[in-house]
Amino acid sequence: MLSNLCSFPQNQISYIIVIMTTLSQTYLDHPLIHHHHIVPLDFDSLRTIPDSHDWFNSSLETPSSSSHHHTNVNVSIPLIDLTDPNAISLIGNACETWGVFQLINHDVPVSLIERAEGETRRLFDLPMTRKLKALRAPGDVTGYGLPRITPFFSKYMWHEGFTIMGPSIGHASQLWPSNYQPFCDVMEEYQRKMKSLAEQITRSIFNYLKISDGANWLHSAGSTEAAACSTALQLNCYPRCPDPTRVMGLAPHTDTFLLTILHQTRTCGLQVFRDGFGWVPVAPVPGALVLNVGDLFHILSNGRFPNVLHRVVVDPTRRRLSMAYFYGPPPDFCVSPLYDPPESPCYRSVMVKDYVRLKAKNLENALSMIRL
Ligand SMILES: C=C1C[C@]23C[C@@]1(O)CC[C@H]2[C@@]12CCC[C@@](C)(C(=O)O1)[C@H]2[C@@H]3C(=O)O
Ligand SMILES: O=C(O)CCC(=O)C(=O)O
Ligand SMILES: [Fe+2]
Repeated sequence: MLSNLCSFPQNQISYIIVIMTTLSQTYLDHPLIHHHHIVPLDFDSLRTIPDSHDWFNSSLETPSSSSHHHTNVNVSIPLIDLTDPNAISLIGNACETWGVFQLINHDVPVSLIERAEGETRRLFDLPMTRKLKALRAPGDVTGYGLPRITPFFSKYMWHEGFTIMGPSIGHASQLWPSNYQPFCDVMEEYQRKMKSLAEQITRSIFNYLKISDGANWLHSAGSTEAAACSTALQLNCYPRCPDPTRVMGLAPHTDTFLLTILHQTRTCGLQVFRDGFGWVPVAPVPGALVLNVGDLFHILSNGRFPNVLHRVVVDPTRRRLSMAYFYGPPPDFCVSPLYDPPESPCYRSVMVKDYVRLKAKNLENALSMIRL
């Protein structure tokens, strides 16, 4: 290879162009979603559940059906104080047992979280005609609409969302032609803070796993040369529902990337599944952020960390909001399971962008497709 390069004529200037894929491109390359899988209902005007959203009369599991999947209110997920001297091992243990924990004293200012929540509220409060101006285009990733997993289910979810990847000005200026700046500013600042928290937690987990290399994107984090990490911010809204037992706020799923950092409002709704425990509610704790393991950390930890299955149930009287920040390595990074012999790898190595595409097409079957 070196000799090939050296054989270029001396009088020609040659460039080696490394084209790095962005996360948006990764999704754009593989459009799968159709228009009717994107447009949410105008939920506030509804007094009954339309058949399209009624999970009760389907073969699908609803929050109230199936006794072996009952909601278990007798246990709770770990609550960790980031200033605790044992924080690293507490985080590592929580990742190994639950794949999810709540974090307090995380250094993200409450005032910033409240401002971001305020702007999220301002967005979902808009009339439907206005929100539709920022509708995600079929095959696109950002903007207003139903969750990406919608096409995998025969019923629709009781949900509206807004996805941000990078600058949000394009869609925000459609929503508020003359008053979009406060939204853009706070979402940018929120994503900056989330990114540094995600990096800090990822480093702690790597320390726990005794990984010193294999994550060069983290070592160069913050430098101008660093390849862009895969990040996204998803604003979720679960309108109140006349009959919550018949609907699903967000269907059971695992998150794709390394880590998700979630802020939820004071209304209950998020539940995580753990073998032997069933569905466990994640009770809102003021000021706490919920962190969960995604598929890529499950692969990287060679299956040691469960990629926690979770879902959202809705409330009869109160709308619930949440803001989920997804964090992963750059799309061109190759994720390989880390293990000590005599252990052997459970998954084959996979590029982030290839796994994202596999997941976009196959949802929960994606992992089994790379299993060894
Ligand atoms: C970066 C992303 C993660 C996400 C897909 C997305 O492109 C943007 C939205 C995210 C979200 C939020 C709701 C649940 C979820 C499974 C979905 O359908 O869209 C996640 C996706 C994910 O983790 O794969
Ligand atoms: O709203 C929640 O609590 C969970 C949201 C979620 O799971 C997601 O956005 O991936
Ligand atoms: Fe999720």
